[in-house]
Amino acid sequence: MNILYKSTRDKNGQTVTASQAILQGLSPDGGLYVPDAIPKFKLPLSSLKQLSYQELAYHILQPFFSDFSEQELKKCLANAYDSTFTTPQIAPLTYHAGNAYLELFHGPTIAFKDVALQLLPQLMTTAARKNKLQEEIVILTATSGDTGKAAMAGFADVPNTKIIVFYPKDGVSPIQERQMLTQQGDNTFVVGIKGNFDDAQTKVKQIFSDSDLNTALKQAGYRFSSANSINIGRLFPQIVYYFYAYGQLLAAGKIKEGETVNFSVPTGNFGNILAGYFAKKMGLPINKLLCASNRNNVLTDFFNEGIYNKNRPFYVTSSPSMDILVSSNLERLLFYISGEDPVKTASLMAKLTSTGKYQIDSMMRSQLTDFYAASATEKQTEQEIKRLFTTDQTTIDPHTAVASYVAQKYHHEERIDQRQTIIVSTASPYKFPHFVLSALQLKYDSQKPFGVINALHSNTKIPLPQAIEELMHLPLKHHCEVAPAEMKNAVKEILNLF
Ligand SMILES: N[C@@H](CCOP(=O)(O)O)C(=O)O
Repeated sequence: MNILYKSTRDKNGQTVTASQAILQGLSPDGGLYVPDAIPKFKLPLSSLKQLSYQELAYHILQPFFSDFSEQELKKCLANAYDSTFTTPQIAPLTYHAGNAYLELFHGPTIAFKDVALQLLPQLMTTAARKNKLQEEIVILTATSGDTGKAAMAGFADVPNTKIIVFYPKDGVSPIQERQMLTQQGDNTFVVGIKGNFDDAQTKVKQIFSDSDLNTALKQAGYRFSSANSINIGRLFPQIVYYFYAYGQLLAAGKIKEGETVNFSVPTGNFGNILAGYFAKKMGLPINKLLCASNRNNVLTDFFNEGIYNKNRPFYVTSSPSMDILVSSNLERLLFYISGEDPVKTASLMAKLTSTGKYQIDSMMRSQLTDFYAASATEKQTEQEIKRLFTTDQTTIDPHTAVASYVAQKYHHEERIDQRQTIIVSTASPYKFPHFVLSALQLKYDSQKPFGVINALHSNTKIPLPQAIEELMHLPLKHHCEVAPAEMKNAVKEILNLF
């Protein structure tokens, strides 16, 4: 199977190879790349019990990245999924208070983004070689907390690359910020913006398609790419852990082969849950994908009312990776539920840009039955953290708590659904110690440096991850702050394009 990629907005049938789509990141017309066919998972489901994470990743990703040779892809996977993860399972499933939690935070930056961002640099450099790329790749990334650090950890000191990360100065947790500001590597650059994640992401997309800047970039020997989930090299590696979770349930005898399960996914930019949607389309027996939002519940309203409306207050919450009102990957879902119609997709996206909202028609709405959507308030998030701690001595982070709360809500409303619901656990509680301790009504000494970390450690007994230990020693290296309108100039300055 030779899969090619087209833009969600392109009606002329132009295609690129997987390696070209990875290098490009975003399609030049502003749309997102989608495969021209979705491959079926060819192995029997029972094989999921035996395959290692790397082996499974090969079987899932090979058809998507069909212009990579077997040797190239296997090498990328072996380099990505090695001892930088603290468990050889990469994505272990654990059981708490009657539910399964898919732990995706055992990578170097203790968030789920590591699973794809340890692989993306491998794919990107291989793609550059295959396409005989002359230019140096500049990765532009917008982050609301997790992607930025994970992307820098993946790309730090990777030859022929530079990475520039923009994050909302007042919109990430203090630990997330410190993780980014202490990032080592001569090719990493971090810029705080006086705005929110949507401002950062919108500007990054504009910079991608800025023709003057692209000309200057080319003359200086650079080209842009992306480490956000708009890039297929970021998105598709996330499909693997849905299959891997299913295999672990099978191996533990919790389900029978072919039995359907639900996944509850903390959702912001819609990449993680979209990977679950692809897994379902590939044949994984998924009943519902639970789209779990925080107070920024634009997606909850979209799924329940068929109207996407970003004209609403933007809240900074305890789960900053989900503080997003423009969810990029929803465009890919619109493409599929419109019957792969690029004209309809482009017109909805144009409406979003011009008015901040759009409404889908009844035909498209009828295609949303794969999803259930709900949101958690800050209070409900706190209570869920407390519930797990009290009933199961387990400490979860606020993003996981939102997904866990939504799973409870779903089963309360749909009592008839006795299926297993796997809660996608996206970050370590050490990234959000202030909120977790306050949810548990535990005190810490704010006068002591890292008193909050030590208090979380002594109260929960969770071993200190290396990612946190190193924060206590590394100096702050990045100090740049700009207004969103200055982001283009910041890029020019970093790349010496003036
Ligand atoms: N949740 C994100 C926002 C960017 O999402 P991505 O999946 O497109 O990288 C973050 O942590 O930065």
